Amino acid sequence: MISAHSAAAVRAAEEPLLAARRPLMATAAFALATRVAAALRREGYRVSGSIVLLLVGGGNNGGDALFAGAHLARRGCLVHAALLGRAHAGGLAAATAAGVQVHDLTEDDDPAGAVLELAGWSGVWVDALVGIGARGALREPLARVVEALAEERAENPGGAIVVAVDVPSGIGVDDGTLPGPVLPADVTVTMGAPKPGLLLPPAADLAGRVEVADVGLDALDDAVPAVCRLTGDDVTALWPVPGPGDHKYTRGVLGLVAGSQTYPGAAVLAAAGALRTGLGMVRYLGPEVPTALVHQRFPEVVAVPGRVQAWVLGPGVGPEPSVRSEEVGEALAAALAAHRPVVLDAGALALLGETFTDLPATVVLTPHAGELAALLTARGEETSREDVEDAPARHARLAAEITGATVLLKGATTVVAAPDGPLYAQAEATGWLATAGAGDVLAGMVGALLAGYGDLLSGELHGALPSDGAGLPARLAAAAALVHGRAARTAAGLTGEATAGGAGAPVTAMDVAAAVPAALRALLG
Ligand SMILES: NC(=O)C1=CN([C@@H]2O[C@H](COP(=O)(O)OP(=O)(O)OC[C@H]3O[C@@H](n4cnc5c(N)ncnc54)[C@H](OP(=O)(O)O)[C@@H]3O)[C@@H](O)[C@H]2O)[C@H](O)CC1
Ligand SMILES: [K+]
Repeated sequence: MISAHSAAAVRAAEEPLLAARRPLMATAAFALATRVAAALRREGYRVSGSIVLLLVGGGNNGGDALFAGAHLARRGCLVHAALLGRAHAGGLAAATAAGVQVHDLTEDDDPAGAVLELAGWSGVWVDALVGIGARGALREPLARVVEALAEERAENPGGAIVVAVDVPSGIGVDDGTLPGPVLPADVTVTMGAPKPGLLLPPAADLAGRVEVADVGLDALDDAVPAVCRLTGDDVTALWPVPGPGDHKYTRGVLGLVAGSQTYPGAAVLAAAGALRTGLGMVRYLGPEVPTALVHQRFPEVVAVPGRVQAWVLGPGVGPEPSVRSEEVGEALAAALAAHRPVVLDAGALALLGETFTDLPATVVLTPHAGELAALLTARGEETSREDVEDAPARHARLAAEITGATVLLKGATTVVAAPDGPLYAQAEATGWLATAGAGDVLAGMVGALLAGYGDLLSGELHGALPSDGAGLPARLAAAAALVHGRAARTAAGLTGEATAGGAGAPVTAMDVAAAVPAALRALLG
C-alpha cells in the first residue's frame, strides 16, 4: 500500500528529529541530487556537464534544492540558482561555495523573463519554490514565473526534465486541488512520505513519477495515513478465495436490482461484473426484458427472491421517480433493515435526497462527478460537476460525512471516502475505460466483494466488525476499483500495471468484465 501523509503529520514526524539535530535537510538534499542525476541518466544524459536550473523559493523547500545543487555542482553539473525569495542561508552558502551560479531575482523587474532565459539553456529544472509550507495559490511573482515555464514546457514537451521538490509547487498539498498555476513535473522527489496531493486528482496528474526519499520519518509508520493507494499485494490479501469447504452461501449471494425496460443492458453488465469477480450466486430481481437479457447471457443467475448477503441497487434505473425506482427504494429499505451491505448506483443515488438520510458505512455509493454534485445539492450543499472535478477528494469526503455512507467517486483516478479513516485513490484506469456501462460493471464488482464479506459486514459472524472493519467497505471498494482498472488495461491489450506504457485499443464494458478473471489471475497467482 502506498500511504500519503498530510503536511501536518509530516511536520509532526519531523519535529523530534529536528529537536535531536538530525540533519534532515542534508539527507533530503542528498537524495534529491541523486534522483536528479538518475533522471538525467534515464534520459541518456551524462550528469557531468549537464546544466541544472534551481527555482528557489524562500523556505526550506528552496533550501533542499540549494544543498542538492551544491552536490550536483561537485559532480560536474553547471548549476544555476534563480532566487525568487529570501533564500535559505545555509543552502545558499553551500551552493555558492560549490560553484553554483546564483541569480538573485527578488528585485528583478521581469523575473519570469529572466527565469525563461536561464531555463532555455538548462536540461533540468528543479522546482523548489514552495513545498508543504505553501498556503493557497502561488502568489506573484512566483505565479507568473510558473505560468511562463508551464507554457514553455507545453510548447516544447521534449525539452528540460522537470524535477519537483517534495511536491510540484503550488498544489493543494493535502487535498490535491490546483488553486493556481503549477508547473507539471516529470519526477517528484518527495521527502519522508508521499503527500496526499501526489495521489489525489487533479494535482496528482502533474506530479509525474513520484519517488520517495527516505529521511527517517519513522513516526509515520504508526500514523494513520490521510490517503492510501492499494497495490496488487493488498488486493491479493483482501480478495475472497474459496476453499474446498465453501458453498454458494459462504462465498456470498448478491441481490441485484438493476436495469429497467429503458436501460435493460445495465442488468447484464452489473451481473457480469459480479460473476467475474467471483461469488456464490447472483439473484436478479427485475422486469421481463432485463431478466430475459440477463438469462440469455448468464443462465446461472437466479431470478426469484431469497437469501442475499449484499445488494447492488440502481444501475440502469433513471433518476426520475418511476415504478422501478420505487422498487429500488423498497429493496434499499429492506437491505438496511436486514443490516446488509449495499451498493447504490445511478438511479438509487437519486433516492438519497430526502429519504435514507442516515446511512451506515456498509452502504457504498458509486456516483460519477455529476451524480455526486446532484446528491450534495439535494442535501443542501449547492455543488456543480466542475466543483467536484476540481476537488474530488473534498467532495467525496463531504458526501460521506453527510450521508454516513462510503463514497466511491468514479473518475480517471477513483477516490473512495468513508465518513472517517483514510481516503483511497486508485489510478489504474486507462482512458479506454471511459465507456458506457463500465460503471455498471464496477457496481457489480463492488457488490460481489461486499457479498463475499457480507456476513462479516452484517456483524453476523463475529457480532461486530473486526478492529479495522470500520474501514473495510472503503478498502473493498478501492480493491474493486483497482481490479476494474487492471481488467480494462488487460482488455485494452496493455499490461495490468498502470505504470507500463503503450496506447492499447478500445474496449467495451463487457470486455472489461470478461477480463476481470485474467486480471485476478495475475494478482492471485
Ligand atoms: N523541516 C525541515 O527541516 C525539512 C524540510 N524539508 C523541506 O522543507 C519544506 C517545507 O519548508 P517550509 O520552509 O516549511 O515551507 P516551504 O518551503 O514549503 O514554503 C515556505 C515559503 O513559501 C512561501 N509561501 C507560502 N505560500 C506561498 C504562496 N502561496 N505563494 C508564494 N509563496 C508562498 C512562504 O512565504 P510566507 O511569506 O507566506 O511566509 C515561505 O517563504 C518541505 O516541503 C521540504 O521540501 C526537508 O525536505 C526535510 C527537512
Ligand atoms: K516544490
